Amino acid sequence: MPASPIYKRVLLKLSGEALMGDDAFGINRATIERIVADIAEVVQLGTQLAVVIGGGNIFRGVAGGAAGMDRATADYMGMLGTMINALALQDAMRQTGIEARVQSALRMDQVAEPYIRPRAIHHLKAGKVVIFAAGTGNPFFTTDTAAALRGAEIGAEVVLKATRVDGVYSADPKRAPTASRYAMIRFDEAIQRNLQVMDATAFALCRDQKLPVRVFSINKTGALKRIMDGQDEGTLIHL
Ligand SMILES: Nc1ncnc2c1ncn2[C@@H]1O[C@H](COP(=O)(O)OP(=O)(O)OP(=O)(O)O)[C@@H](O)[C@H]1O
Ligand SMILES: O=c1ccn([C@@H]2O[C@H](COP(=O)(O)O)[C@@H](O)[C@H]2O)c(=O)[nH]1
Repeated sequence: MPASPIYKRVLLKLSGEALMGDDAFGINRATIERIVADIAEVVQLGTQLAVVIGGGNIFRGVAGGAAGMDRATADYMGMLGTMINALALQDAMRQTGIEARVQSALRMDQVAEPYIRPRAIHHLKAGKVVIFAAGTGNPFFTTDTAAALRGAEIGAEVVLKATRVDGVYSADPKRAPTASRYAMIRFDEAIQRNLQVMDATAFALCRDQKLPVRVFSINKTGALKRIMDGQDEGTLIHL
C-alpha cells in the first residue's frame, strides 16, 4: 500500500523552457512524455493537480520578431504561446490515460474552456488535471504570478515550481557556478535578495496568501513523487 501524499491539492508551475529538453526552442516529445509520466505518478496517488504552464520555449522562437514591439502586444503573444504548450500537455496526458481540461485566461472558446474558478475546482474534485493557460490574461505579468494567483484561488496547499534548476540559489546558478543552494528560505529574504528564480510579484502574492512554494528540477525523474512523499527536494520558500 503506497503512503498517502502529504498534499491533497497542489498547483504545479511548469516552466515552458522545461519542455524544450535539449532543443533550442519548442516542445521536445520525449521530454514532455517523461514529465507527464512523473505527473501520472502523483495523480494516481489521488492528489488533485492543477498546472500553470509557462511559455518561454515558444516565445524564444519568436523573440527576434517581437524585438522592438509594443510590450503589451508581445505579452499577448507570450500568453498565446502558453496555450500551445497547454494543448500539447493535455494531449500527452490523454495518451497516458490522464483526463485533463485546459482553462484559458483569454477567451478561445473553440480551443479551451474559459477560466471559471468553481468549474476548475469541480474538475479537480472529479480527479481531472486542470491546465491553466494564458497566464493571468493580462500583459506585464508572468506565468509565475499566474501560478501564485491560481494557486491561491483554488486553495492549493503549495505551489510546486518545476524548472531547470534544482532549487533556489544565492545567485543565478547559470551565471554564478559557485552559488550555493538553499534548502529553505523565507519569502522576505528571497525578495530582499532579489533572487530571480521567481518574479517579486509572485513571491509577494504567495507570501501574502501564506502559500508556500517549492522550487525543484523537472529534469530529476521522480522528483514530484518524492515531494508528495514528504522527501526533501529542491528549495522550500516559506513565511
Ligand atoms: N537565485 C536563483 N536561484 C535559482 N535560479 C535562478 C536564480 N536566479 C535566476 N535563476 C534562473 O531562474 C530560472 C527559473 O525560471 P524558469 O526556467 O522556470 O523560467 P520561467 O520564466 O519561470 O519559465 P519559462 O521557461 O516558461 O519562461 C532558471 O533558469 C535560473 O537560471
Ligand atoms: O500573466 C501573464 C503571463 C505571461 N505573459 C507573457 O507570456 C510570456 C511567457 O510567460 P513566462 O512566464 O515567461 O513563461 C511572458 O514573458 C509574458 O510576455 C503575460 O503577459 N501575462
